[in-house]
Amino acid sequence: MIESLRSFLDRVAGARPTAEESAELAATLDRLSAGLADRQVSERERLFARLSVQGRGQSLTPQLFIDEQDAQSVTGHVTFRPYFVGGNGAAHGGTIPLLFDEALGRLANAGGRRASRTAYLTVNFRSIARIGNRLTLTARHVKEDGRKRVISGELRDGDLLVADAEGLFVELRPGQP
Ligand SMILES: CCCCCCCCCCCCCC(=O)SCCNC(=O)CCNC(=O)[C@H](O)C(C)(C)COP(=O)(O)OP(=O)(O)OC[C@H]1O[C@@H](n2cnc3c(N)ncnc32)[C@H](O)[C@@H]1OP(=O)(O)O
Repeated sequence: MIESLRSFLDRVAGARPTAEESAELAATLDRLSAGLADRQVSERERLFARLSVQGRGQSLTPQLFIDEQDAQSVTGHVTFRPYFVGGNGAAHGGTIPLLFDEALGRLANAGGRRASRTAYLTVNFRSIARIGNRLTLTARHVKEDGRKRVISGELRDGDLLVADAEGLFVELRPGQP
């Protein structure tokens, strides 16, 4: 279902329907929304954004496929699909921090560590992330100091550095929201 949603968003991003077709699509979407109105549940019970599913089972972030992961590092790949276009065939600038937050955040919490939250995330944009290209993401633990975990990451298109990032993740205290 989520993959169908992603495909639909890609098609919407790439299409130019007529006014009549747009109205017809809007009516279909409204009908689908109404069908889920009495199926609303708590966050824990939802299918959307489940950690156990590749790509987290949601359509918000670019889908990251993990190739290798241990407690210290992670390697994965990602393809920015048409929905994520910012302009001129490049991914929207905001989608790259989104991807890093997801990847670095996962690593910060991997290896049996207690849950942490992003305190800061610094991203350097080195070259455009081309829509449709398969990019490689790597991330690693840089240092740990008490509750503070520093994680760095890189996104590459072949040998070309697309972006790099550093994040501070602070371990939550018991009961901290
Ligand atoms: C929650 C996770 C669920 C698991 C899912 C996993 C996969 C999910 C994948 C997706 C993942 C997505 C993840 C997301 O997107 S998480 C969503 C985005 N992030 C947030 O919403 C976080 C909002 N902020 C907070 O909740 C608090 O500020 C936190 C918890 C971060 C710290 O507040 P807390 O009251 O707890 O701690 P403290 O203030 O005593 O600070 C402690 C230490 O840290 C240092 N410090 C703090 N901030 C900064 C800073 N900006 N620069 C430099 N240093 C900073 C501070 O100086 C101190 O150092 P020291 O004096 O001790 O040396």
